[in-house]
Amino acid sequence: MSEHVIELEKLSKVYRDKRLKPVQGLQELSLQVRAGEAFGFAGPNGAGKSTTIKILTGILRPTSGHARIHGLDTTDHRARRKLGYVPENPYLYDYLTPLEMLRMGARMRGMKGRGVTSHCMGWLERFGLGAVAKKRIRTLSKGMTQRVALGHAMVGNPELLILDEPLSGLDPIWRQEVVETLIAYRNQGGTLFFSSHVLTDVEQLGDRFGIIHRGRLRTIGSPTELRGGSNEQMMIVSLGTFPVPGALSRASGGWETQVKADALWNKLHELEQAQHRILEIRPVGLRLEQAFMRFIQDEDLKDISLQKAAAEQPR
Ligand SMILES: Nc1ncnc2c1ncn2[C@@H]1O[C@H](COP(=O)(O)OP(=O)(O)OP(=O)(O)O)[C@@H](O)[C@H]1O
Repeated sequence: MSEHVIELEKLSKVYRDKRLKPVQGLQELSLQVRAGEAFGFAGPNGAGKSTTIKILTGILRPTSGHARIHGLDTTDHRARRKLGYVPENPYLYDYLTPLEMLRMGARMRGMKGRGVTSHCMGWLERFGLGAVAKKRIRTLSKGMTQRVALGHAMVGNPELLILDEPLSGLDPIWRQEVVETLIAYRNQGGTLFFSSHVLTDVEQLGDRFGIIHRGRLRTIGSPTELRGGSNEQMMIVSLGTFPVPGALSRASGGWETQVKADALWNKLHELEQAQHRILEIRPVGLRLEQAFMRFIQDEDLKDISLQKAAAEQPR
């Protein structure tokens, strides 16, 4: 059995447009996701995120390369046995109620007996749907329908959750609630693979992010690595009578000391020796979203210069 829950190996997908001209959806994409990891797949519109997810969930076949879940090719239905999946625009049987939908999900996962209804109600209440559990899905708002789809994916206790833009359609309060539910799922040992083109909400959720652009994987790293690794700067705010080297006094009182992340502990020790009281420690500078935008722009420039170089080649 493979130690990786997800393995993508040189995965490529070529679509055909209306005139049957090839459209490259994915190009030789390779990555692995370990058990218990939360992996975020980030990229702008049309980057290839949904294509990857559709191949992983067996909806599409790759043109070449392999996608495996627990070592099984995703064209094999057994690969999806312990999988929970929410597509970007979930289609639910809208004449059913949320409770019926979740009971169906639980039964599909082999759950039986009296406990099933209360298990399903537990998930509906967790997603704020207790009061509408017996209303038809067609009468619910978009955000509520999205939460029913999440409940449907969670109710079967999946070992792997694949979510395409899980927070789209949710208001800020529910975005935070869903992020917390997903963090709890990961902390209990679940593996998570999710896509997003907006990183602000999911920054706290991913252990690693892969950045995809125009069908090619451009980089993979932890949020800290993508923000600039050990060059990340930290700000320490402290109160004390005597300054320490590098500390600037603040108009509102106390001191601000900016250090590289890898020098943080030494500086804290220095401040402690100088009898400072630490009020706050926070990262300074780039958020993941900004790092991502800068990365995509740099890659665009690289793509443009490669295209120019190719065009200038003598034929
Ligand atoms: N059925 C299809 N036929 C032709 N081209 C397609 C098809 N599906 C996707 N594509 C193309 O493949 C590329 C990748 O699309 P994909 O939907 O995977 O991107 P995405 O990253 O999920 O984008 P979004 O964030 O907008 O959902 C795009 O150029 C898209 O136009």
